[in-house]
Amino acid sequence: MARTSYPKHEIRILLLEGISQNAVEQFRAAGYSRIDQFDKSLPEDELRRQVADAHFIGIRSRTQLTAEVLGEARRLLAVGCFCIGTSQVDLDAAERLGIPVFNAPYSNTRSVAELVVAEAIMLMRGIPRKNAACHRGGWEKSAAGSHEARGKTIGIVGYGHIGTQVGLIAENLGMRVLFHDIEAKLALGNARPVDSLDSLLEQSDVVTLHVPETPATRLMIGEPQLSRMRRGSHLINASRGSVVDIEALAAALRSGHLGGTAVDVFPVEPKGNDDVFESPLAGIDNALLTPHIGGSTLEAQDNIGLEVAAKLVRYSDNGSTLSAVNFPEVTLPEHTGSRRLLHIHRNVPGMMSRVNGIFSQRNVNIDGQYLRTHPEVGYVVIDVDASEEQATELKEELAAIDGTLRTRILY
Ligand SMILES: NC(=O)C1=CN([C@@H]2O[C@H](COP(=O)(O)OP(=O)(O)OC[C@H]3O[C@@H](n4cnc5c(N)ncnc54)[C@H](O)[C@@H]3O)[C@@H](O)[C@H]2O)C=CC1
Ligand SMILES: O=C(O)C(=O)COP(=O)(O)O
Repeated sequence: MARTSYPKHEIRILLLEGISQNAVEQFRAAGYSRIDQFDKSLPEDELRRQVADAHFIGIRSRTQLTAEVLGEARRLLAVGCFCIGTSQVDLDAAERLGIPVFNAPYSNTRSVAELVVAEAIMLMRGIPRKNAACHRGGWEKSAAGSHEARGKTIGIVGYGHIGTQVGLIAENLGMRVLFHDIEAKLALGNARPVDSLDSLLEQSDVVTLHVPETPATRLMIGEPQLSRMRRGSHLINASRGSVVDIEALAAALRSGHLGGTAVDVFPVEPKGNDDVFESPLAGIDNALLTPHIGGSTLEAQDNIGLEVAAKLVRYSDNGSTLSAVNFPEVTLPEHTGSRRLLHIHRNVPGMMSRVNGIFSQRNVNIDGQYLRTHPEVGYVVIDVDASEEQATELKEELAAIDGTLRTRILY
């Protein structure tokens, strides 16, 4: 097993929110044994305590890694979001601290898309309300308000990985597919772009949201947008709870303007399965509520576990930041036969001449050098022909350069 700057058994990996055992097995197979697991997200004070001596942390969508929490994680080398969304991490703060953040951009895409299309069918048949009535002894056998999906229009807001999958499956059911995105996107199948959100809302029988959480998507569906939707149409939100004004949605359902809704994500979600869920939508029969399980299939979770753990192991063992979401991406070959020095620094003028000056002064031969920069942060990896002792001294000299954020040696 390759040695890194720390003995692997001292590297502490903290996994929160019930991350798949596949991840644990992947870490163990790579020689990492100090793994602490929790099945829920932690209260902030406990989170601060736990991150203080963690080298890697794995989270899902619930754990908020704010600048303050990251600031206390002095040993943290990298963050793994074992999910798609990364808005729960202050990505800029992490970058400024020299901490790359990785995620699994596609592993649960299909799971979300399948759920959403199933919900679209359920909503168009009025199933949430009929189901609720049956549970109370009711019997609403009627075709009133029930429709086939075939020939109806689905409007997709955010035509990215999930949105395009939803569009393809919906089209196979015979639905007409419209989409709205802020970027120009290749329309798949017969899907058609619509130039404004309002126009999409006015034309759709079902609207489904697949945008990330950003300042621009915050409350993008409020009372004005809901009132533009067709009377009796349906809204699906499996994106983020912040995207929809949930009180306005509850009012639109109660007034009968909307036919139904399926909501998987909420402005406030319980930290774990033992906590109480409260929502203005609770008790509304035509609201199909799910506990943020769009990506919670065994297939998706197993794949995510493998994918994100592999990215963290690769960064730990090899230094590669390929596919980091917030960080200069460096792809690295194996470094057998040389010592590898990693230097993460503030991207200020003169940094590389100071870095390279250390090697020329000591007359150390550089076998390979890999540099990538972002406006604020630079990441340089230097493979050197040096003894372990020399490499340790070089690392100390690199660490002393003003503007250095993190240094590491891989033996
Ligand atoms: N319910 C669940 O369990 C899950 C929820 N998600 C959520 O779904 C979101 C989308 O996932 P992906 O499709 O993989 O992301 P993606 O990045 O592939 O697609 C997002 C699309 O939204 C577009 N977009 C961004 N801002 C927009 C705006 N203001 N108006 C219109 N379009 C806008 C982007 O240009 C992009 O095409 C994630 O960010 C995450 O929040 C993801 C996985 C599981
Ligand atoms: O992948 C995402 O962004 C999700 O929302 C899924 O989050 P989860 O891993 O189920 O907490």
